[in-house]
Amino acid sequence: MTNTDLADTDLADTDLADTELTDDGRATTGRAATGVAATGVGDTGTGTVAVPQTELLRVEGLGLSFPRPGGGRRVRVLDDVDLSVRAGELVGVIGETGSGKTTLARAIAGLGAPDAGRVLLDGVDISRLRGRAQRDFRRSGALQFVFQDPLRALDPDLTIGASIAEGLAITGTGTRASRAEQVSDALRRVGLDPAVADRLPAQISGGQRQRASIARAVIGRPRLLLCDEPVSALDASNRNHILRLLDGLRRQLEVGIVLISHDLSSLAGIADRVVVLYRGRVVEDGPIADVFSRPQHPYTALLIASAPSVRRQDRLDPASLRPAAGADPGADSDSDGAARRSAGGCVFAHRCRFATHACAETPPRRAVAGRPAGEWAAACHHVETWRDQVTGSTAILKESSA
Ligand SMILES: Nc1ncnc2c1ncn2[C@@H]1O[C@H](COP(=O)(O)OP(=O)(O)OP(=O)(O)O)[C@@H](O)[C@H]1O
Repeated sequence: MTNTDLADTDLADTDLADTELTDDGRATTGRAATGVAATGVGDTGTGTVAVPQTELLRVEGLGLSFPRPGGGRRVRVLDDVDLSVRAGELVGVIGETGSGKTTLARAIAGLGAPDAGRVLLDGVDISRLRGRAQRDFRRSGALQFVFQDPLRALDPDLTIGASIAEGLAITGTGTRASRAEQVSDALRRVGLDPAVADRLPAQISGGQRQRASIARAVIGRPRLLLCDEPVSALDASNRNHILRLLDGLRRQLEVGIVLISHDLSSLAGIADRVVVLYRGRVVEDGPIADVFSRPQHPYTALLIASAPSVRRQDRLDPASLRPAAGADPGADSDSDGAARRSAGGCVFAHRCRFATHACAETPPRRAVAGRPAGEWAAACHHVETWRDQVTGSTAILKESSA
């Protein structure tokens, strides 16, 4: 199943973001290049960054809302979101449709004005850049997008080589010959033959197009890659290749990667940490191996239980995590989810089997869930006790019978 199956109806299924992203995605390439050494795609996993240490991105208390069509109270889409990414680290962002993943990536990139919070890249608050400073930052190419559809980054009428070199050309980096050399290097780095530079996007396969869009994103040596469902349109084989490519690039280039994905199992293979969004709030974040093997928030548990492809010893039965038939957790019994959220209770209370009055009334604080301290936390009042209520042999599905 996909996460869409879990979607809340009041916040799901609208994608109003494409046009602006396409334009900005194209405009933000072109950081002054320092050259991209060709080592080939086969080098994945042999990188230079064993343990990512330097904090690269810090998102603090990010809030963002959209006007409601026809007026009235704004729709809050991100609420008090914290996130951090170190150089060379790959952080997955998961959550069902409409949970705010794309909005978060856009807000990090400065597309869409946050109501609250800040976004620090290398210590600089990029959410407050305006005018020339903002333009210079975008032209620097320090932050790049990789989209689900590579044609959002590759102009169908330009050769692959011209698209990849576009940012360098805009900033006047190097000579035509040196730019062509950099394009060849970037293509080799993503596992493509440099001869692909002369083709149009329509003349290569979907997997090759996605590689080319990644070459375009990394040619200027960005600090941060924001990858929004980069493999969900690809077949299984290409999906694995692209994921391994991203994994290799973050090690070789020390680029931080935020990877939005519906496919939990592919994240499990490469991400260091994962951030779980529910209705625009971070409900859990931590090392992906820990979170996936013993989720601390009931929502994370439901998400993982509903994704049989995530391998683990014992899998909870999704039914054991949903409210019992006829039960009314009572936290969100009015139909207006936004009102309930602004009232301050837990955003997940109305769908949570373990919700109590406290969940309906009081926002849960981020509770430390495990080691290392501060690295793994869940926003749940019952983080230490809800699992005890998942009882009975039917609650645990052995992998063999799943
Ligand atoms: N420009 C906009 N104006 C109004 N509402 C918007 C806008 N962009 C997004 N939204 C709403 O914000 C919410 C979050 O959308 P977003 O695309 O960030 O979710 P998502 O988690 O990325 O979903 P998906 O997995 O389907 O891509 C949705 O309810 C969406 O309808």
